[in-house]
Amino acid sequence: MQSVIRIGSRESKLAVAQAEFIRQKIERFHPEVKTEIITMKTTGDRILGRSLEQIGGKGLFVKELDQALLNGEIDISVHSLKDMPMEISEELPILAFSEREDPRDVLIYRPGVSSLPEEAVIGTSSRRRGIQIQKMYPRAVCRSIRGNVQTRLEKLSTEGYDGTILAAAGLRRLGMESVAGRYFSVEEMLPAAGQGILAVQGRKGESYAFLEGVDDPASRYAAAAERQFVQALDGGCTSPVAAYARGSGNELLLTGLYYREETETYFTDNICGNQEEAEGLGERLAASMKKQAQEADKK
Ligand SMILES: NCc1[nH]cc(CCC(=O)O)c1CC(=O)O
Repeated sequence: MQSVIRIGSRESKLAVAQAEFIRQKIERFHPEVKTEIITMKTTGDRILGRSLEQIGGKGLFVKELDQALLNGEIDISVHSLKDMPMEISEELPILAFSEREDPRDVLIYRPGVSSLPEEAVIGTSSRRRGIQIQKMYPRAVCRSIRGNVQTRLEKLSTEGYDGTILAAAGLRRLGMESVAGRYFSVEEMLPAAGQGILAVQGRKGESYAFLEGVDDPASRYAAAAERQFVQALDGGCTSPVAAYARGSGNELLLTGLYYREETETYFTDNICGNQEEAEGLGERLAASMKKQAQEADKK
């Protein structure tokens, strides 16, 4: 490993703030370690005109950083866990999960207003957010909006949306909580798997002693349960899913949401168990919800 640890990040302000957060953690636990942040543009950042599903999904935000890790141009990379594909190359394991920032989603109103009109136009490209907002605001319509947090907030005023939905974690990391209009509870809007958690990725088989102290076991368990749930439902692709796990002592409570395209309905359910069996909880909740959905289809 180099004498200066090179931390790879996307170029957006949020990505850099996230990398900075990890860098400070490393330096707090290992004051002797020197770090620098190296930013790069990813395909996902370049192509804004089309939906992520059209251009190939989540992997587009990590591909360039994966390559830089494999080439040895950087030593670790930092990502929002929720942007990471479900299948991760064995060569580039996640070495640490940060403590979780606020997992909730937030509604942001068009500047100057503090509520939504009856037939509000909501800027969101996330079907997970779209189907859940419909429950609270049945007459609202969702229109796609893309770009980083700053771009989306600008588009809110210039492109005629009444509101948009962002992750509280991102706003907080950018020091922009003041734009928040309404915080949805996790029950009102179940977050995306991994929302609020940062993942530190590195190369297999290398020593990463400087990451000691960075990993948060509670996040690791929650991430395992949430991501296994999503993976078991194959929701990494296009069908909306959401998952949120919270710990209490050694127990983990996992809530999942699963959308059924056939009937245009969604299901939510919970499972509770020992944190050590986090992945099993994700697997079991997914199986039981699939079954419930199939039974509902028959009716
Ligand atoms: N898809 C973009 C993205 N990826 C991670 C976050 C926020 C930070 C997080 O969830 O950890 C955001 C912005 C948003 O959804 O508002």
